[in-house]
Amino acid sequence: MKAISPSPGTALKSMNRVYGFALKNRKPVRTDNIKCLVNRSDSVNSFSNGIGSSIADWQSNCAILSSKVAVSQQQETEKSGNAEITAVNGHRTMDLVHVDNNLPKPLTITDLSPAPMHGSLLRVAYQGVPGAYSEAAAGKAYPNCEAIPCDQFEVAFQAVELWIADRAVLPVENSLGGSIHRNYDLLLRHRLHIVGEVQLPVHHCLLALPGVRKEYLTRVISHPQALAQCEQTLTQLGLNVAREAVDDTAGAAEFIAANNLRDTAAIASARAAELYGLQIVADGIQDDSSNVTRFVMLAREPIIPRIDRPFKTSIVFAHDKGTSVLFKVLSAFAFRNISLTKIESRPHRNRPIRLVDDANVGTAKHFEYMFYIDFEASMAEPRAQNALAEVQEFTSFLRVLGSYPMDMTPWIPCRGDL
Ligand SMILES: O=C(O)C(=O)C[C@]1(C(=O)O)C=C[C@@H](O)C=C1
Repeated sequence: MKAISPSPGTALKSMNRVYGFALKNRKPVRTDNIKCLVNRSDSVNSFSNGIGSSIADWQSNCAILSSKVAVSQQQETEKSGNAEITAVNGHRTMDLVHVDNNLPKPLTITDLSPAPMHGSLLRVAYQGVPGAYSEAAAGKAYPNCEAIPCDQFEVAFQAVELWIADRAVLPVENSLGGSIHRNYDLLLRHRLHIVGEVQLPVHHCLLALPGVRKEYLTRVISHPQALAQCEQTLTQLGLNVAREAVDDTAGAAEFIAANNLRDTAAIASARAAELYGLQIVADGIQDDSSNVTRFVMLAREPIIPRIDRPFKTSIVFAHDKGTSVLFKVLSAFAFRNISLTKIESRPHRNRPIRLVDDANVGTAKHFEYMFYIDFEASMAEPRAQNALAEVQEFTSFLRVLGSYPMDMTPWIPCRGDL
């Protein structure tokens, strides 16, 4: 089998030529654009499956971590034209029967470093419009990147999968509002890898059209997370008005400006106020001054884990015996002194309920879960590899979502962040 790696340069250039409009005019990438891309992107898809040999090594090192589900997928092959696509450890690689000597060179480790692979700006997809916190997170993670707005998180994932973007930035949890559950589900549904994290201090403002006073307001609109993070402060400000959820904070500001709404305020960043010509009615309205949202960065390929700086690893697992294995899984980390930084459970969508029949008393209905865990260790460390080898014994499904450097930036919450 000869692995043919993509030339990101070629793929992205051809994407640029065909879909440049979506990138140049900075309009959000929308679901319908993506649908039309899917129809027209056969050649792009055929580029997007190869991996360099070093990555293959890393993936085979991690083979032990793959789920039993993924193992069964390994045998799955699929014919497409003259190419045979084989699923290996959950990653699709490509066998080309006919090898053309003019084909681009395989990617090497250096191509997979955070620098743009195609010689131009790194393109980072985010959900929302300019002025959204996700845009600020993209800028913090990749200074000087080209941030690409998308109308939904799903679209941001697809933008990376279809080579329109190099990375996606995804909020996963907030210190006040908690986990952003839908995004955990998306991490599982898609095959992108977590390659980094950023923690962004989130400083909310109440924005309205110039001249509008607090007393005129009948409605506050924003992203549900932003509404949750400002709940108490809004009440303290006497704003017992209707709250309405919209897709993103900056989109709320844009909506007020575009529709000249004098009875509505938005919770958004100071940058959104500037961009959409709104005034700041109240500043710093988050319920806790050290309000932080954690974002993860996603890429088509994993990064090579290292041990020369603090790393975090994110996994997801399930077990067909329900929650009874949770203690065993947690002890695999505890025995090795590996700290967990996060544990989250989500409904097991493929098998949400497990029925246990007892002829005498009836049927117990247990809910089934997918468990997400973040732990403080790099997959390059034997203790992490051993812990996961042990976890695999207890689980019916296990996937490493990514092993990536921890955000260790000093804590300086300030408005200048946004
Ligand atoms: O609406 C935005 O501006 C976003 O970037 C989304 C989002 C979120 O999903 O949590 C990001 C950070 C804040 O916590 C509020 C909203």
